[in-house]
Amino acid sequence: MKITKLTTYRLPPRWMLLKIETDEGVVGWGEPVIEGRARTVETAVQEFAPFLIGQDPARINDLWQVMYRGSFYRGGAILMSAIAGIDQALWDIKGKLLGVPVYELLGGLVRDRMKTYSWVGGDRPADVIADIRRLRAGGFDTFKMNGTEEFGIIDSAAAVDSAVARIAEIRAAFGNEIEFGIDFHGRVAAPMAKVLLRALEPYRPLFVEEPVLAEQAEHYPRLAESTSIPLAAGERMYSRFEFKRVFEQGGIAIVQPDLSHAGGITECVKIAAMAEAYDVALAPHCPLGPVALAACLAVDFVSHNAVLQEQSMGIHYNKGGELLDYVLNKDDFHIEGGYISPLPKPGLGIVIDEARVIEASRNAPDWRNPLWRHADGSVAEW
Ligand SMILES: O=C(O)[C@H](O)[C@@H](O)[C@@H](O)[C@H](O)CO
Ligand SMILES: [Mg+2]
Repeated sequence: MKITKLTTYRLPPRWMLLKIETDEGVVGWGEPVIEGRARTVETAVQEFAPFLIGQDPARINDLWQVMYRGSFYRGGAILMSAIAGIDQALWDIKGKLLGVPVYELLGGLVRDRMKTYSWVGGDRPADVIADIRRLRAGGFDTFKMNGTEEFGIIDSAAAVDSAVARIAEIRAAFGNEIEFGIDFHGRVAAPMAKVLLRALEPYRPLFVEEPVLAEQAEHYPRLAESTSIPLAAGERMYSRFEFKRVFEQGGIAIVQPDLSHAGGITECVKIAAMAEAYDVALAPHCPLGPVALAACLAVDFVSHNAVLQEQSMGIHYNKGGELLDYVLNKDDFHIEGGYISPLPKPGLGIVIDEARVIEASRNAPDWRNPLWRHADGSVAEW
């Protein structure tokens, strides 16, 4: 079998799908995208096309190594997202060819269902209580929200109190009938992370995510020493070679590789196994579309240490497009009591509504994340 064509479709709300065709008619789908840089990743995918066309899609490991090691300059958000989407599509082809779901190719299920969580509160998490109430009625009991808005390198007691008051309100409203992660989103600098973690301690969040920016990873061990709150990170780390330093230094209790940013299934299965060796939990990051989620689930269902799966249904980014808009097998993504079952169909388990994809790709937005500034006019981390 040979790869014959790569076609990319940039889509609302801020996604991109990749279709890989073969000379035997088997088609694979991937989701190579960095939120806010879809066109850049699209160019990176197209730069791989001349090499990939004519190759045997079954040789996923070799194709991965060539795409990674064949470029002198390697790694990083753009290239690893391009490789991720191509890798997802190759696994989709292999599973479809053999008539089995990808998780069967990876050794079979380690669990019967996977726990998911739902975002609440949006960019400026004001009233999350109503969101939580609505989603609890739908069966969710685990949530994630942003911890702050703009936050200074050194900020005021009032800013800390405002962030903590919202969390106190949630615990007061729901007690320990729900769990929630708090995403610092890299908005909090190292000096204030310790202050905020200590102030949040009494409310026992399930985890705090990106307590500092990924480029400040050396602070993780010290921050972990200062709190009992499990720290999570990984959405802005793009390969085993970045995660290994975090495993070695310690401090992170939950790693959150993104299946569309960290080299795809081939790479994230290895990251998951490394995490397990360090007794670190896996909770793949996925604020994206259905192919990314299906790829996450393929890894979740073969990883003993997978504990939580992010999914983007109703997330504040999904303006103009929702998680299941582009799939025909919507029921396979059914979430019951906050759990999702293994996708039963061959490959990644998705049936793409190609007509809908082609139609929607005609006016894809160039989504950009907001640019935030502090009161003094300096750039604030979003
Ligand atoms: O945890 C999450 O989902 C992420 O922090 C998410 O908010 C960002 O990755 C966003 O998608 C970037 O544009
Ligand atoms: Mg996050």
